[in-house]
Parts: sequence; structure tokens; C-alpha cells
Amino acid sequence: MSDEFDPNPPSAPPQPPARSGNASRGSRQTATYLSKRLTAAGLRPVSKYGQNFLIDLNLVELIARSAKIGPHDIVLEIGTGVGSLTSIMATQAGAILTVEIDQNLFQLASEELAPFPHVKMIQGDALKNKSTFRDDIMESIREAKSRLPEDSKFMLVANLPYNVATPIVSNLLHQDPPPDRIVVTIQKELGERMVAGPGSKDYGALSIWIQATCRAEIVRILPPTVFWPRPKVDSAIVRLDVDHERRNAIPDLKYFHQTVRALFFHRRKFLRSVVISAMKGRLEKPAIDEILGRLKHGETARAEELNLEQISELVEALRQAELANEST
Ligand SMILES: C[S@@+](CC[C@H](N)C(=O)[O-])C[C@H]1O[C@@H](n2cnc3c(N)ncnc32)[C@H](O)[C@@H]1O
Repeated sequence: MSDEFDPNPPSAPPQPPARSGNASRGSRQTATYLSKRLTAAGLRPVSKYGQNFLIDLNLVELIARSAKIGPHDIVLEIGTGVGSLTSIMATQAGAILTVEIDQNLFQLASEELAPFPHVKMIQGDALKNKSTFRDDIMESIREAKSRLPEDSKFMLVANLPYNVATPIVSNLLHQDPPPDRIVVTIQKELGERMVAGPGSKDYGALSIWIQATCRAEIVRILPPTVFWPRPKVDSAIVRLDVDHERRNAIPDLKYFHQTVRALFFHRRKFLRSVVISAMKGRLEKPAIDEILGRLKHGETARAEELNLEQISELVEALRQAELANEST
């Protein structure tokens, strides 16, 4: 583990040191082991930080395997915990940046990750406000990328704290460099919203934002019993493969994301009234009616009935109309 972030040279990542007795891999990842480890350090899981640890090592390995981490790849992990997933990924990745908000867990994980010079740990909140990544995180990713071969991929792989999962995933898709892949454990409902299509109750702004930039799939649904302590809800491992061509085809990501959110703000209302309120002070009603008429969205259409292509077309038409307004 390093403060300097020392990506591996393009060779195989280091293997973990041999473990013995109770610390062998099989027995390591159990509720008993984790609770003993935390108790020995005078700690208990902190619920406000979403500290529900995966206790089934096979599932921890499934997360890492689903990410298909290569020896030149850079992994960002939000929520190091005691370093269980981190240490598995450290045997696969070219560089890992792992962020942990809890000072006590940060100390514990530092011991676990000490053998890995290509793992950099950051202590603190990954988000600088409720929705944006800390600048130094992305700066470290860019720095690591510049030191690794050009074909290295950047991915977020994490068992995310559920209360900040949406801003973390949504915001990362805005960043430079964008991730190539995201594999995360999140609340099942959130995963279902990411993959939902029109006609589903889960379909909304998040579905559009994710599917406009990624190919999304649910890898596995996880019951509460595979975590310690048990959360009240089911979880899901979700994999998002960023489609750079699709993402690059969006002319203004921020405009797209914000407008889609505004369109789905009142999902049951008719599209016309939603667009009028979203564009208040920016576009006049006749311009909006012209766009809706041209795109053949009738009087009774609702945003939730439009597919990704139709929403993208509408957002782009609104953007063009705003640009035309500004230039007159
Ligand atoms: C669900 S646990 C996962 C821990 C570990 N990766 C595992 O798989 O067992 C989430 C972790 O994220 C940390 N965390 C919560 N909010 C955070 C934030 N805003 N920034 C960084 N870490 C955070 C928690 O302290 C906790 O260790």
C-alpha cells in the first residue's frame, strides 16, 4: 500500500503473501472472522457509513471476476472496508485507488494492504459535495493512467455504501477519463432502475442516464444473509460496460443528464407540461410545441412512455432550440 500510487510496471501484479491458520482465505471472510477482527480493534460496523460487509468470499470473488480486471488496469474502489475486495483485486490490477471514509477501518485496511505498493489508499469522503467526486481522486486516476500502457482500462469496482451509490455511479460517468467499466454491489431496487425500459415502474431518469452511456446488466441478486451485519434489503451486483461511442455521441453530457432528470421529475404528468416547466424562462411555449409536434409526441404522451432514442432526440432538439435562442 502506498501514498505515492506506484502503478505496477507492465508485468504481473504481485500475489498476496501466504496466509496461515485462521487467516487462510477460506476462513477469513466470515461474519465471525469480521466481527472478531473489528472487536479486537475496539470497533463495530457503523450503519451511517453503510458498513454491511460481504461475508461470502465466493461473491467477493464474483465481483472481481465480473470486472475482468487486467494487469494494466486501474481500479477505483469506494469503501475499502477491511480491504477484502481490495486485496483480491490487488492480485489482478495494475493500480488500485481505494477510498475509505472511516478512519478506523482505514487503519485496519492499511495493515491488510501493506504488501501491495500499487494500492493507494485515501482516507475521507469520496464525494466533495453530495454529487461530485473529490478532484484529487480523479487527479490520481489520471496520473496512474499516464504511467500505465495506453490500453489500460479504468474501472470502478466496489461494494458501495448504499446511501451514496447513485451519486457515485452517476457522477463517475461524467468524469474525465470516464470509466470503461463499473461493477458494483448496490441495493437491488437501484440495479433494477438502472436496467429498466419503458413500461416498467422502475424506468426513469437514472435508466436513461445509465443506458445512454453504458450497456447495463444485473449479474446476481444477493440476499441480506450474505452480508454482516444483514441489511434490510436485497442487493444486486451490477455490471455497466461504458459504451464510449454512445457516450461521445451525446453533445453535452451535463445538459443531457440535467434535462432528463427534469423530464422525469413529474413522471405521471403529460410531457408538454413537464417540458414547459423544465424549460421555464429558457424556451417559449410555441417553440416547445413546435418540437413536440415535429417529434410526433402527442398531447397525451408522458416521458415514461418514450424510449431512450426518443428521449435523446427530444433533449437534443431542446438543446438546439436553446442554442438558437442564445445566438439571436
Ligand atoms: C458496504 S461497505 C463495503 C466494504 C468492503 N469493500 C467490503 O466489500 O466488505 C461500504 C464501505 O464504504 C465506506 N464509505 C461509506 N461512505 C463513504 C464515502 N462517502 N466515501 C468513502 N467511503 C465510504 C464505509 O465506511 C464502508 O467501509
